[in-house]
Amino acid sequence: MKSQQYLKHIENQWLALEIGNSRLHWALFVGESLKSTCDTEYLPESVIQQLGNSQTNWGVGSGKKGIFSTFLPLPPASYPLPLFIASVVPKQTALWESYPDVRVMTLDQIPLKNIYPTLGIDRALALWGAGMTWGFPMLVIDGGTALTFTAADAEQTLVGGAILPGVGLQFVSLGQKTGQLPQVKMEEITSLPPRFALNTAEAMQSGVIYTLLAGIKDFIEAWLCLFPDGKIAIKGGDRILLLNYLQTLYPEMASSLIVEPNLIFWGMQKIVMATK
Ligand SMILES: Nc1ncnc2c1ncn2[C@@H]1O[C@H](COP(=O)(O)OP(=O)(O)O)[C@@H](O)[C@H]1O
Ligand SMILES: CC(C)(COP(=O)(O)O)[C@@H](O)C(=O)NCCC(=O)O
Ligand SMILES: [K+]
Repeated sequence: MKSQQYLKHIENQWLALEIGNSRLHWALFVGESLKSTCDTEYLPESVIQQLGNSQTNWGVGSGKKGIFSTFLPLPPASYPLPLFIASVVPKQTALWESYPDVRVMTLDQIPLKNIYPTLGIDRALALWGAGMTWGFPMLVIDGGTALTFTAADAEQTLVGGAILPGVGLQFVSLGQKTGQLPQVKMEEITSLPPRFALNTAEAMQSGVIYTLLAGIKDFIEAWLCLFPDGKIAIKGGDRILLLNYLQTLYPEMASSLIVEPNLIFWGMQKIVMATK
């Protein structure tokens, strides 16, 4: 790659970080194109400090296995890369304050109307990303730590939404807040449980899954009643699990969903590129 071209390539690189309540979600952009994504656990403060140190090459092009050696498959670049953060975990956001080139996304940057001040930046960005990519009216379902519904009308005005414990959180609360219920592990759930279960683990799976799916169906029906031309997108770590079950129970509805894990990154891309 010629040096001029290479420098252009380098200066266009930027990182997007979605800090959720379970994990970190990363995206590497070159200009407006999304090059790669990865999920990691929260990083220890020492690692965060190291990443901000320009000597630290994030693992690309060097023999040493870097933290993101698969994620940043680009030739060694001048670090630190510009980092844009969308976070719903203030304690985690604070750890990144010392990073030399960091910008924390805020609600006022998102052109959605009728936003309320405590709306999650993740919900707003995902809705903006989905609506700007596939059109409004748009309902976004995020199967994350919390399961959220967030909707906007054809005028890009927030209609509103809902928040409830995600799949994982529901099993954690049953396992931790009761005397004798086991901790159901998500990976144990390989198929739809019987609705009327005859053992404890399946009774827990049935309770959580059938009510969540019924709730999703109910919200989708209410959404389509309000906006018959409305679109629906789904993201989040539980999206595949939920989608598989929805396909079994409500195949028509499932096939109409836009499945896109990177909704927030598309929202960030629209905003970052508009300010570049
Ligand atoms: N490797 C993983 N680590 C944690 N949660 C995971 C993982 N893979 C899938 N999940 C599921 O994703 C959900 C968390 O969703 P995610 O969108 O990653 O969280 P966040 O709220 O941090 O954005 C959990 O309920 C869990 O069931
Ligand atoms: C509801 C959420 C915790 C979901 O976050 P996540 O499950 O992705 O970690 C987050 O969107 C949030 O902190 N919202 C603030 C309250 C609101 O949106 O009204
Ligand atoms: K999320």
